[in-house]
Amino acid sequence: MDNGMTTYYKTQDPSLKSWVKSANGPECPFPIQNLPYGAFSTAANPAPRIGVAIGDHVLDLSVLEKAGLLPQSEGCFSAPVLNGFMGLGAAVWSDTRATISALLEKENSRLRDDSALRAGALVPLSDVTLHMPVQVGDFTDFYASREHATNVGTMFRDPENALMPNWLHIPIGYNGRASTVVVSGTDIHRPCGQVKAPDQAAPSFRPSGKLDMELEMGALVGTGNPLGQPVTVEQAREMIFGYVLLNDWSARDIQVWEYQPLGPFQAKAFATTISPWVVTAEALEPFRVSGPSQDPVPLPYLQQTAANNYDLNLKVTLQPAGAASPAAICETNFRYMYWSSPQQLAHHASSGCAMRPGDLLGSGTISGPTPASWGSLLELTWNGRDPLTLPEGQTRTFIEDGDSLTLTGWCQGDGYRIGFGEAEGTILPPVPHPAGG
Ligand SMILES: O=C(O)/C=C/C(=O)CC(=O)CC(=O)O
Ligand SMILES: [Ca+2]
Ligand SMILES: [Mg+2]
Repeated sequence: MDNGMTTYYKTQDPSLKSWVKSANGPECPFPIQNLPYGAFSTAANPAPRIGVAIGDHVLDLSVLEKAGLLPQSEGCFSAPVLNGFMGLGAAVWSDTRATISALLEKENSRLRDDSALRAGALVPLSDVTLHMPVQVGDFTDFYASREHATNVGTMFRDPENALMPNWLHIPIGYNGRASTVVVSGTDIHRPCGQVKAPDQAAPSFRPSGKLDMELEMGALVGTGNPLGQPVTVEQAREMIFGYVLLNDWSARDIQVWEYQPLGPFQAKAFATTISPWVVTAEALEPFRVSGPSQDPVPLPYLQQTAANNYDLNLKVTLQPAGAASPAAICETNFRYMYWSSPQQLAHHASSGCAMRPGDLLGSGTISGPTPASWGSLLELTWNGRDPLTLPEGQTRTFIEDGDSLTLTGWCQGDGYRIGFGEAEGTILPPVPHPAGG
């Protein structure tokens, strides 16, 4: 196998083309430079297994593994989730990516001209069901966009002191619920919970009237750290296997009543939607950029010596039930985050907390400098004060039953795109509580 540097540059080369012709268009989300991993099944073979997206197909890596073409992966691609492969470590990730890239490269005849193997290994995307790509071990959600934290602090607390005094010193986070992380396409019931408006004398239990989305990225931990052993920011970057789109559904009326003093609880525990394709950190290497300058300078354990943000375009659409088309409600970029994902991971491990393959770190809501780049309806409608009017005439303050929300994202390369696919969820009416209202 090539050494690390050669492997790295070869799989990123903008001029690479695949014999899978649909992968070669300038706006195809899944060109040969991307090769995102996902878990999929088909009607003919309903057992979930691992593949990579290439053009409008999925390459079934379990088939290639059984044919002896992926000697590095130790059988992990026949598993229903990526955790095993992620645990093999960065050298194996890189070698495997180089092998898959070579097998799909235009001039490589090994798979291209083996019609029997190709027929078994290349499945149209339209024929597959996509599943959760990883078994999420622990889910942590951060609060790392300065614009988002300023907006929420202004609305929920004190406009004069919108950022809490700790915010510029420490990546704020809370431990979330891995059990409610779901894959794109999973319908979500509107949650019920305890709410109390300031003018109400007592709380009541009822369906959330302020159901919101949060546009985030999710970083998936690939290799962990042993209990008691912290890591540097740069080590943390190398522990991250890849990224997914993430919608941290949030019930704002439940949140404002319950969150003090321990932070969000049931308001964010009912569902978190992720995209099914894990775009590897290696595919994102050409898009690394520096984030905003950090003043005050963080403590040494949080200092970064490299660019750890990504130039990654993000968009959210909302489609009401019965609407002809989705309406864009937010456009932003992952590069705006104040605290980078490697800094968040280094902070998470700083106490000695062990991180494991399959742990998921929500970046925090990604809000940029302009109102159109704010990543939640709470901000876009200023807590319902300024309703949005959609192109087909509907108005929205928060999400209504039947609304479908879709997150998309891509990095723009030289003649190609690294796409993330989508993270979609549709809101269904609440499930009645067995104890009654
Ligand atoms: O400021 C607060 O009280 C809470 C803000 C959030 O909504 C928390 C959150 O999920 C963090 C984020 O996504 O940035
Ligand atoms: Ca969040
Ligand atoms: Mg959530």
